[in-house]
Amino acid sequence: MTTTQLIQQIQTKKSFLCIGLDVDLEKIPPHLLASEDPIFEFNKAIIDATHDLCVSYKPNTAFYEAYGVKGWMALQRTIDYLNQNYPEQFTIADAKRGDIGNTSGRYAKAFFEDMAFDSVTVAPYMGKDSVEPFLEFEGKHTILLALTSNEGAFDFQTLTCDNQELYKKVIATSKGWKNSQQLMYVVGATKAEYLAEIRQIIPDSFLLVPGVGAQGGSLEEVWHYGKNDSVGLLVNSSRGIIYAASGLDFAEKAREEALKLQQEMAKLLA
Ligand SMILES: O=c1ccn([C@@H]2O[C@H](COP(=O)(O)O)[C@@H](O)[C@H]2O)c(=O)[nH]1
Repeated sequence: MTTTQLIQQIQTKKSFLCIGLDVDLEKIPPHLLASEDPIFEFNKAIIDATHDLCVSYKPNTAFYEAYGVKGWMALQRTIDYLNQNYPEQFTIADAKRGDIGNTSGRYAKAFFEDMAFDSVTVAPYMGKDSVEPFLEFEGKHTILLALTSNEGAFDFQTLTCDNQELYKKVIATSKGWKNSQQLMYVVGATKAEYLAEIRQIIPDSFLLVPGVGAQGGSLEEVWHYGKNDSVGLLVNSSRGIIYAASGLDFAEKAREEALKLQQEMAKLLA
């Protein structure tokens, strides 16, 4: 999916919501555990109930890898289901990969070609040659971790390096990489006030902003500091939506939570 198509979806749906599909078998409704593939059945119900309220879905691969082969198969079924039934959704494999070049190339092939995700999250720590193999895939997006939502972000990301904070150096340097127009960046909603300075470095790039909902980030602040002329934001909530209830009405309740965020977004977009 191109960013132009993503922007059109945001305008049509009046939403820049990304729903995180972080499936934990200990948290999903117990009645689903009797099915052959509870992870997929849970995702399918959540997707069917919320697809008109969001523009993106983000399975975090850790929640699938945790269940071995069965988890990977559920992830494959989930991305296939999205691509077949809701191709207008921007799909994100939140895998936080990155390795020496030839290995990164294999990760990119796995997520872009084999699983056909639109994008994958990548850690920048190993530098240019670890990220450029992802950027070689035309029409796909690489979402670079810039300033993350967790407390540990202050351990390294905000340290000064060459007279600027490391996360700013990562963002500024990455602009010089081949096919950098295919980059997006992760910035945590819990650090919304940092978005103003980040926007000075990358005024036009899309930002994936996790941390609204369970982590307490403010949607209004993210909007205030982070929006650009074409919105430029994908705001993610996972637990706050998908675990709204654990009874037979779980998907309905998830929809109610997604609707609350979408309605707030529609007001901001008006
Ligand atoms: O800085 C980051 C980067 C990634 N994440 C991921 O986003 C979701 C957030 O889930 P919630 O349940 O809405 O807190 C999850 O998959 C994280 O691994 C992040 O939170 N912060």
